[in-house]
Amino acid sequence: QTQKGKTPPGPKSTNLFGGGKMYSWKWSEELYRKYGSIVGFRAGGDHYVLLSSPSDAEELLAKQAVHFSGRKEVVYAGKYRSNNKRMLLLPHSDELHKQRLMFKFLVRSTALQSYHVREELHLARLLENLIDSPLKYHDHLYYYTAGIIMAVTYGIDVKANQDILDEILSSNASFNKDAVPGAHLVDIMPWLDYLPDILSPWRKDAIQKHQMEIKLFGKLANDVKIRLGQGVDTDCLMAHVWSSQSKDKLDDESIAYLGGSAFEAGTSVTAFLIHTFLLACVNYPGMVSRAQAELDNITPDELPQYHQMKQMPYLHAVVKETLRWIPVTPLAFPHQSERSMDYKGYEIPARSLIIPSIWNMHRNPENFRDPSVFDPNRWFDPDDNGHVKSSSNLLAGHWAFGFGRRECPARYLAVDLAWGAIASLLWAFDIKGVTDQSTGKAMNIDPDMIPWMDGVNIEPAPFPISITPRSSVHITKIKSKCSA
Ligand code: HEM
Repeated sequence: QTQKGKTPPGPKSTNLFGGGKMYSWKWSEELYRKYGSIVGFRAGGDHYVLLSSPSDAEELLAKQAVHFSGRKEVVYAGKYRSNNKRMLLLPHSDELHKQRLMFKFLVRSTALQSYHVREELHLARLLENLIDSPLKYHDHLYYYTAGIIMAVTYGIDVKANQDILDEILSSNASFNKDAVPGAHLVDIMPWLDYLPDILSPWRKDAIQKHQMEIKLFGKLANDVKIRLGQGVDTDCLMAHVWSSQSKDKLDDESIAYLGGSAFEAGTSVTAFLIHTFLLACVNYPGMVSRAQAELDNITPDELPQYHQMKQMPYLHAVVKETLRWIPVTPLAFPHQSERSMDYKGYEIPARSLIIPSIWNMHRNPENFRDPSVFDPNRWFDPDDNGHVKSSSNLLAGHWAFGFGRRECPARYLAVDLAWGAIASLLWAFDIKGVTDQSTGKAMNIDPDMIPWMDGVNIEPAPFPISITPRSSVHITKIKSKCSA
């Protein structure tokens, strides 16, 4: 029985995400330990509910998605920086529905198949770059994910568009920070938006960012429209969106932001995931050698290909464990409730912001034994032929892609990209910690001891790592694939 006004237990007020004094995911873990799996608190005038149990998140955000799929209207990042067009920040609305529908094109199974050839070329380039300059591994990861997303979104090659890439990446990085709930004072005190421009330098700043990105996203989208008009065959998301514009009634600015959303939501987070995988390699050499043995058995002489995915159940388990171990979007993105609701004896007021802590779900020993250990064996479960079970899919059993109607619309593409990168890196390189001169052993890098870049998505700061080709035969194969 709900007592009117009995909100979930929690601190009286809190600094959202630890107010920058601690990592956001550690903050969510602390709240869970103190108050349990449903925590309520107020911050900056809003009610928040932090959910740490998958069943509560599924019940509210997925089964009752009709009431829990909104986003808070944000002034800085939403109204001014995005002119209310960016999918991540859109309220539960017709515009959201139309934009998400378009994303379906990006991830329908025939499209995913058609990307494989492009992905394999970009992967070979990633490997070549790592052979040539392994110390710049971080740049190479971005170049790989940006290259492939640029190809599937706009149908262009990153090699010829380096300047655009730099612009998009810097816009990405600043949006990742601007989008963190509460990042700007005006979103905690909305009345600040009534002040005139002279007293609101932040407004000019946000509008300037909007102008820069609409110029950039608009040009990229328009170039595809021009190519379409010239009859050039362009198989990419934007071509599809333009072709169905009259039917789906998305205006030009929405279309520009749709492409921008694919680019920004996809590039960094996928690079972050691969970066986290490299961190696992440094700490778990046994995992690296076991996966390599499996790869060598199936494809000793050629780069792994997507059609071999089912033949390598251990590799499959490595990809799933990468998604679970340190979730790159540890707190997903808050869903706003559209009406008040009684749940498990608590009142969740209308317009509450619900944060599903994927971190807490993935790190709870009740869900995963020894959760801080990177252990693919927890997923390793081949069928009688030693293949991946047809029921086992890379998206099942964890919550890395969020919930309900706001679940990542590109998750099928994302796991494809993750599999391709992880399989190719393991096939091509010995990946381990650098040798500690005093002990002669490879150094471990404790994820709890290194700095992380915090934001909506997270990644470790670059760390010392040794990435060396497994043999000259591997080098030759990679180079020939790149020049083919
Ligand atoms: C490893 C890769 C990825 C992970 C772990 C990931 C995870 C997530 C998560 C947790 C959310 C928020 C879900 C929620 O609110 O409940 C999200 C949203 C989103 N993701 Fe991904 N994502 C990945 C890759 C991608 C890629 C490759 C793209 C695009 C090509 C993409 C596009 C988006 C978009 C547009 C949204 C906003 C959806 C909305 O607000 O309705 N993501 N993603």
